Formats: sequence, C-alpha cells, structure tokens
Amino acid sequence: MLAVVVGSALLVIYLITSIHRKNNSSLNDIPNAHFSVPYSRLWYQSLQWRKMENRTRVHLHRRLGPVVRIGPRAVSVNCIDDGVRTVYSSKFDKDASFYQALCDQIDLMVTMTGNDEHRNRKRMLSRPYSNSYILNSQTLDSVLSRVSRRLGEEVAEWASTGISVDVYQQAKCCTLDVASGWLFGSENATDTLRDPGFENDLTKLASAALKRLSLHSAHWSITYFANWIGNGLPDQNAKGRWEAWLTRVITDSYRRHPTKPPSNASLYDHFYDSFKAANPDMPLNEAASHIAVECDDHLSASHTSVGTVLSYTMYELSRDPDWQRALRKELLTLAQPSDQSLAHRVANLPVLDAVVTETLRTRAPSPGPFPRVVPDSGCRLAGKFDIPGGTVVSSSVWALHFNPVPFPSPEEWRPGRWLEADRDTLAEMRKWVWTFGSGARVCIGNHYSLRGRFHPFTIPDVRSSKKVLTRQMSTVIKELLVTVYTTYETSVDEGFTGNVEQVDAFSAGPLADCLKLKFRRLP
Ligand code: HEM
Repeated sequence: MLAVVVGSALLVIYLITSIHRKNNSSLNDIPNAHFSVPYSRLWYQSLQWRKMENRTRVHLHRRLGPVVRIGPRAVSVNCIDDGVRTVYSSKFDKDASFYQALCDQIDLMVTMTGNDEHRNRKRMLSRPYSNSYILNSQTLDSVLSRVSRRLGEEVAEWASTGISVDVYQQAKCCTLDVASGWLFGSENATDTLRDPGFENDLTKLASAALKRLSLHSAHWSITYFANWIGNGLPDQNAKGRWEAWLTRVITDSYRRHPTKPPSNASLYDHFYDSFKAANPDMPLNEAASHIAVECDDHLSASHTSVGTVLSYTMYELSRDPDWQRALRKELLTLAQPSDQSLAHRVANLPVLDAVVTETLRTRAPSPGPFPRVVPDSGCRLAGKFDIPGGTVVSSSVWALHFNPVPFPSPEEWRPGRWLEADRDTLAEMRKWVWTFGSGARVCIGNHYSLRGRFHPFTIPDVRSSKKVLTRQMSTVIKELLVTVYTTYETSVDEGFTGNVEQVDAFSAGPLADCLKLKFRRLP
C-alpha cells in the first residue's frame, strides 16, 4: 500500500515538473511530433526501438514543416539554410551520449566531442583522405586494379553458370578488400571475394554494434537487462579472429614502415608518421592503440557503407534496362584511345555519375540522424524558432533526400533528374544531398568513396559554401561498376522475394540482408 502511495506521489511530482518545464520552454512554439513529446522521450524511443526513426521523420517534416519537436529537449531539423548549415557548424558539439553508444571507444575521431581535440586528430588523419592525395595514390590504384581483376574473374564465373548472386555480400567483400589494402598495403589486403568467411565476421560484429546502439536508445534498464543476457554483445569467435587479424596486419605494417618507399605508403604509414610527428614522446604501444582504433573504424565504415551504395546501384540498374543500356554505351567510349588515364576518364562520365549520385540520394547507407548539442548561446532555426542551449538538434539524411520540393517524386530512382535539370535546379538539388554529412564533421571518407565525382554533381561544403570534390579521377564505387557493366548486364533474380527496403538504422543495408542478381555476358 505504502509503495502505491509513494509511487503515485512520485508520478504526480514528475508530471507537474514536466508541465512546468514545458511551460517555460521556448521550444513550445515548435510543432510537436506527438502530443507527449514535451513531457517525455518515450514516444520517440519507441520509434527508435521499432526501427522507424528516419522514415517517420520523412513524414513528420512533410506534415509539420522544417522544424519539429521530438522530445522535451530534442528537435528535428529539415532545411538547409537556417537549419543544417547552422547546426552542423563547428560551434555545435556532437551529442556525447549518442556517439559513445555508437562506438565504445571515445578517443576516436568519429566520437570525439571536444572541438580542439577533434581538430587536432583531423589534421593528423585527413591528408591521405584529401582530394589531391586520393587523386594520385599509387597504392589505391594498385589495390583497386587488383580487386577489379578479381571481381572480373568472379563475374565471368557467375555469368557462365547463371547462378543467383547476393551482390550485397559481394559488394561488401570488394569494398573490404579495397579498404584493407589501402589501409595496410596490398601485402596485407584481405581476399574475401574468394574467401568470404572473414567478411562474415565483420558483418556479425557490425550487427552487434548496431544492436547495442539501438538498445542504448531504449531505457537504461532494458540496456542493462539485454547486456546481462548477452543480447547485443559481439560474437566472441568473430571478435577474436578480427582482433587477431588486426594485430597481425598492424604489426606487419609497423615492421615494414621504416623501409617503405613513399609511393607504396598505406594509410597506416601516414597515420603512424602523423602520430609520431604530433606526439614524439608518446610510448609506442599507446600510439599503436590509437592507430589500431582509427584503422578499425575506417575499415568498418568503408566496408558496409560503400558496399551498400555499390550493391544498391547494381540493384537499381538491374531494374532499369534503359539506364543500364545508356550506361554501357557510355562505358564503351572508354575503349577509344586516349592520353588520359582510365581513372581521369571515368571521372568524366555523366551517366555513370548520375546513376551513382541518384543512388546516394535514394539509398543513403547511413541515414542518421546525427545529433548535435546547441551551445549555451542558443540558436535560431528556420528564421523563427529560438532554440535554447543544451537542446539536442539533429537531421535525418532520408528526410532531407525525400523532400519533394527539391526532388519531385522523391522515392523514385531517376538518374535523369541530374542530367536534365537547369543550372539553378541542379544547384538547389545539390544543396540537399547530405549523404556524407557536412561542415566541420563531414565524412573524411567522401573523397575515397567517390574518387571521381563528375564536376557538375559536386557536393557543396555547406559550411563554407565552397564546392569540394571538383574534379577527381575515378572512384572506388565507379571503378567497380565499370568492371561489371562494360561487359555484362544484370537483372534481378526472378526467384528473389526478399525485402529490398533499407533497415532504418545507423547503417542501412537491405532488410532481406541480401540483394540477388543474375549476370549475363553481352555479345
Ligand atoms: C558511402 C560511404 C559513406 C557514407 C555514406 C558515410 C557517411 C558519413 C556521415 C554522414 C558522417 C557524419 C557523421 C556525423 O556527423 O556524425 C561520416 C563521418 C565520418 N566518416 Fe563516413 N561515410 C562513408 C564512408 C566512409 C569511409 C570510407 C570512411 C573511412 C575510410 C569514413 C570515415 C568517416 C569518419 C572518420 C567520420 C568522422 C568525421 C569527423 O567526425 O570528423 N566514412 N560519414
């Protein structure tokens, strides 16, 4: 009886303080996503729990406008000017609790919250990810051509046997093999196109990390209970194999480092030199552990997200023979003699670029949302809403990309929109493409993933309004597509009935966990 009385009294006190808080908040002027959001996070947590967070935001913004309240101190923003540009500037810190759940390592570039600390780390790591570096990297060239050759052999086999191929998995294998070679040198690259066991380990570990993130969004007691019964914990065997591999390649890279010629330098070599130059007195094992953690993160990022874009591009092309024909026609021009390298020429193929850009828009592999904390000084969003310091503001990539104003019929995959638009429309559409984030914490892998974006479709750096990625050579995604579509055509396996929609989660592969295609050699 006493417990009921005390419980009821606590509930009443909680409601009164919540209402009081609501009445004092300038967030009251913002449309509510649900009647309960000024008082409680429960409604939003239930969306996260049910994996409906980003899809719901698409509809919420269509119905309620560019700024929507989604929690007592949380707001979703879906406009570029006075929205994304403001929130994703260097004045807004990442929301620590979210990023720490995303990755349990805190001393890692992606999870760092302090701006100074982040700036230092970025300065150390970003050179080999810069546009010009990627443009001239012999290491990346040789790794890519090795993986393209392997892929060519596999595709020839798939076409001759007519088997149904899970291109989602194969694409992840390709991107893992490229990324591991780029990180640790060709001698340490994985060969998962031939032996996919190791790729499976990495996929298992990535799913466990995602589960942990989704548990974190729920109440702490659920997280505690789930951890207690082992749900969300990584597969120990996969983890052991992964750690053993990482230790081996890092040790090998360390051993080779002093004698490696700069033309063969891998990312590891750059990271090592940068850490040493920035902290000459740092003990070796401490530097090694920083480098290992960054390499681990960079490998996971490349593997799943780049693999997702590559496989969905192939899936969309398989559903649209007209675009496949247009692409092939364009790719056949590469056979003509030219003084330019293949990589430069791939960068100048508008159909290929439109096809990839449209997939980055409709199938963004990391939909977010990416939460930031409003600084103490507060901010103004959409020109009319004053947001107090401490509020968590975030944007969803899918909500921005499925906005029907810049993108009519936004759910349709229509590469032609990038080729037919006039100059102003194109500039407006570009502004809304947010696949790699923007501002101070924009993805450092964007040049790597898209080596060779054709200049009319460059993604604007919304922080400075400068156009980045002006003219690069080829691309990891594009070069692998050239390998396939110059000689083969693909179609969706007619027996495949899996759900091809994306999981609404931080890493958004297909719900079916596979995309099955067939290959045919063209005459
Ligand atoms: C298609 C592929 C990729 C997509 C869609 C993607 C997307 C993103 C997004 C949206 C962010 C911003 C996150 C935020 O604001 O919280 C980000 C950050 C980041 N990405 Fe990527 N990424 C991709 C590939 C890569 C690759 C290949 C690498 C590394 C090789 C990478 C490394 C990073 C790092 C280190 C950050 C943190 C940057 C910082 O905080 O300064 N990403 N990525």
